[in-house]
Amino acid sequence: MASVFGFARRNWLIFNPPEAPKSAAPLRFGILGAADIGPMALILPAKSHPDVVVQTVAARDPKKAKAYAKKHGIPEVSASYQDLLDNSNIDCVYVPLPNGLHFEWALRALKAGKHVLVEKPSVDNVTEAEALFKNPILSNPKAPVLLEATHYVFHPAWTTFMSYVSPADVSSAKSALWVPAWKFNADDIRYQYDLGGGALMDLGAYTASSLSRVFGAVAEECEECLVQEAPNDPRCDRLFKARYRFPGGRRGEMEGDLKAPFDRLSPDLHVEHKAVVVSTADAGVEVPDDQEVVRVRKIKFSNYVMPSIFHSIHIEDGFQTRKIGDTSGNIIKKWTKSKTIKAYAWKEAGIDQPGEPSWTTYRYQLEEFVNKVRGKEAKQWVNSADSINTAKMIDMAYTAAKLPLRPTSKLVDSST
Ligand SMILES: NC(=O)C1=CN([C@@H]2O[C@H](COP(=O)(O)OP(=O)(O)OC[C@H]3O[C@@H](n4cnc5c(N)ncnc54)[C@H](OP(=O)(O)O)[C@@H]3O)[C@@H](O)[C@H]2O)C=CC1
Ligand SMILES: O=C1OC[C@@H](O)[C@H](O)[C@H]1O
Repeated sequence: MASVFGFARRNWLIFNPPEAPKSAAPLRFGILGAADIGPMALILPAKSHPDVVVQTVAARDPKKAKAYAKKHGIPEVSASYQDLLDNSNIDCVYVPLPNGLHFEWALRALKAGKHVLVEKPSVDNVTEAEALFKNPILSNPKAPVLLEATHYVFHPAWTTFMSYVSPADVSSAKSALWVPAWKFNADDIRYQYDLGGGALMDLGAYTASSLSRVFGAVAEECEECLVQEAPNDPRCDRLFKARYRFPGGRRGEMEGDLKAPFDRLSPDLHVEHKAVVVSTADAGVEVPDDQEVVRVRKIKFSNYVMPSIFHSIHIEDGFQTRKIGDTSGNIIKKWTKSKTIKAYAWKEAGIDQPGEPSWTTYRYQLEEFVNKVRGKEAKQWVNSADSINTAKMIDMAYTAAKLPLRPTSKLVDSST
């Protein structure tokens, strides 16, 4: 009953966050594009952040920008994307444009001296990733902040999950993410090659980044990637199933579907570890001096992408005792211990950081983005190497699927 009440309260507050009184000189954000994701990813989270004001929005059609601003309580409208970047009152720019425009507008914003929160996937391919994330503009000591909005990483549930993962010992992992069939029309940006469309771009940005994080490495190769074509463009995938080889011959799999049936809607991440010798304290048992305890850990993280709505982290530890060093398979005793945990706020993770159970992944992300901009430590982050690795994994999968990489911006050549 308590958890039903908690679920209802949390989800109500997600859409009705308390309004925080603003600081004397809050960071002023501008949004490029009247995008659907804007309210969830920035406008609602900004309400409860004392140091953030969403000041302006620009759309290709100023009438659309005006209607969006009115609907979401944004005080100003910019005449164009460039006009927004030229506005010296704006400190930070959020880029929720189609993927194929991320590189261009993130770079333009950085060059205008703005801090940039760019939607996932940050770019169309590795060439763009290298040109953006290794751009000399970012090595300046007073460089603006650039963050790819890999929001799930910022939630306490992710940190809690990772505290049970030992990346060097992960033997296999599978990350899956589905979107219900009704959600996107055939003309959606996700199905347009020239705009950086494709399920690997849209959903793969999550599945690929989560695999890199649990293995603690980028894949060496995508061994196989099966795809189904998007409605109107055979260069765009609507569904993918990819298998990667990670360092040490370990296997990572991912799948995503932009038109999934109703019974497959929870994004799940499964991780298996190789057998490792653990201390008797870790195993919670005493064993004779000539014996050791071996553990095989399996974890299932349900709803890892949107954990604020609901999530669960199920940990199953299989233990065996054996004579020290005996790898012949002679088991003296075996048993299993399992538990299911959750963490909606840092307190539940035993960590002292700001947060509320109703904070979404996007709100936690905004907290750390602002910390970085203000020169404070960000405890969770997505760095340049992380973003480049995600682009590498997506490119590898397109190559294995025999689909073209998403197009490179013409501005790459003149980007430095
Ligand atoms: N973090 C998350 O949970 C989510 C992230 N996303 C990401 O956010 C981005 C936007 O997605 P979403 O909000 O669903 O998309 P929308 O189609 O709603 O928004 C895209 C915006 O891009 C602008 N735009 C500029 N040029 C074009 C063009 N040629 N064709 C179409 N639109 C154009 C439009 O702005 P204008 O108003 O100027 O016309 C539009 O508002 C994507 O990168 C996506 O991956 C999406 C959903 C969830
Ligand atoms: O980022 C996203 O997350 C949720 C999905 O519904 C959506 O396709 C995607 O863009």
